[in-house]
Amino acid sequence: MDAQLIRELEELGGEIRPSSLRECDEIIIDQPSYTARIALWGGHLVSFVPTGQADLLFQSENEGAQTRFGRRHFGVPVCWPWFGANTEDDDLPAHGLARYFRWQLVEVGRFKNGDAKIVIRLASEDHPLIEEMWPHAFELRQVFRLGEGFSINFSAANLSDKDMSVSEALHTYFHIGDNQTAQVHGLDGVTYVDKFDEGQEKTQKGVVSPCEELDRVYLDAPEQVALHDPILGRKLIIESEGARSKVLWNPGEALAKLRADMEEEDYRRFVCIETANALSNAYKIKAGEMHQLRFTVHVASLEQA
Ligand SMILES: O=P(O)(O)OC[C@H]1O[C@@H](O)[C@H](O)[C@@H](O)[C@@H]1O
Repeated sequence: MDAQLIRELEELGGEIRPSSLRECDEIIIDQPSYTARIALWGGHLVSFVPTGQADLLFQSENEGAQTRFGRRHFGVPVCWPWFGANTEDDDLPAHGLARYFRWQLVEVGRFKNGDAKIVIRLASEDHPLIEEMWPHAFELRQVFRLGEGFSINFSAANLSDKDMSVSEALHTYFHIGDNQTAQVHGLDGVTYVDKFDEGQEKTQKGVVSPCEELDRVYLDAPEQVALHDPILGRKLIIESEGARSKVLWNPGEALAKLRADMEEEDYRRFVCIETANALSNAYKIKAGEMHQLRFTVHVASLEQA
C-alpha cells in the first residue's frame, strides 16, 4: 500500500485495517456524522452508518465461505460485466467478475463541500485469472462520496479494440427494520420481468410491499425510487444515472434457508434495490470508450415530505 495514500487517509480521519472476515483490507472512515467501511476485496462499500442511526446497509452474522467464489457479498457488491448467470458459459460465476477480486485504493481526498472521496480501481491486467476468464481488457473505477448519505460513481472503460457487451448492477443490500412493512415507492406502472415467475413480464401496480420473495428486473425504470421503512422511521431516496433498470431482490423464507451465506431470518432485514442495466437494458461499450453508472442515497425521516 502506497504510504502517501495511507497518510492522506489518516488526514481524512480514516484508516486501513486487515479484515478478519475477508482476510483482505478494509478502509474505515470514521467522521462525526457517519462511519463507513469499504472492502478492497470485491471492491465494495460494506457499511454506512449515519451517527445515531442504524446502518443503511445490511449486515449479517454469517461470515460465508472463505473461498474466492464462495465469499459473501453484502453491502454494495458490483455485478459486472454480466448480471445474473453468464448466458454463454455455465462455468463462469453469477453476476460477473468484479466482486471476486481485490481492488486497489488509488485516491483519497475531499470534495469541495468536505465530503470524503475514496477511489478504488480494478483492471483486467491486474489479475491473470480475470484475463483467463474473460478475455477483454478493461479498467473499472469506483468513486465513493461519503457525507450526508453516500454516492457511488462506477465507471467501466473498454481498453480493448472490440465493442464490449455489458449488463451490470450495483447490487445494494439496504438494511430495513422488517421486510413485511418496508415499501418501495416510485415504480408504479413500470414493466418488470418476474424471475420468480418464469420470467413473465408484468406491470407494477402501486408500491412494492411487503419486500418478500422478489426477484424482479424493472426495465426502463425511473431514476428515483424511495425505500420507506416505518420500523426504522426513515426513508432512503435513491437516485441513479446511467442505469435503465432497477432490480428488486429478496430471497424469501424458503430460499433463504437454502443459502449458506445468510442466517435463516436475515431475509427479513434487507431488500436489494439495484441500480442496473440488465436483460433488454444491457448495452455495448464501444472500443476505447467508457460508461458510468452512479447512484446517490439520501436519508430523510419518514415524516418529511
Ligand atoms: O446470490 P447472488 O449471486 O449474490 O445473487 C443474488 C440475487 O441477485 C439478484 O440480483 C438476482 O436477480 C437474483 O436472481 C439472485 O439470486
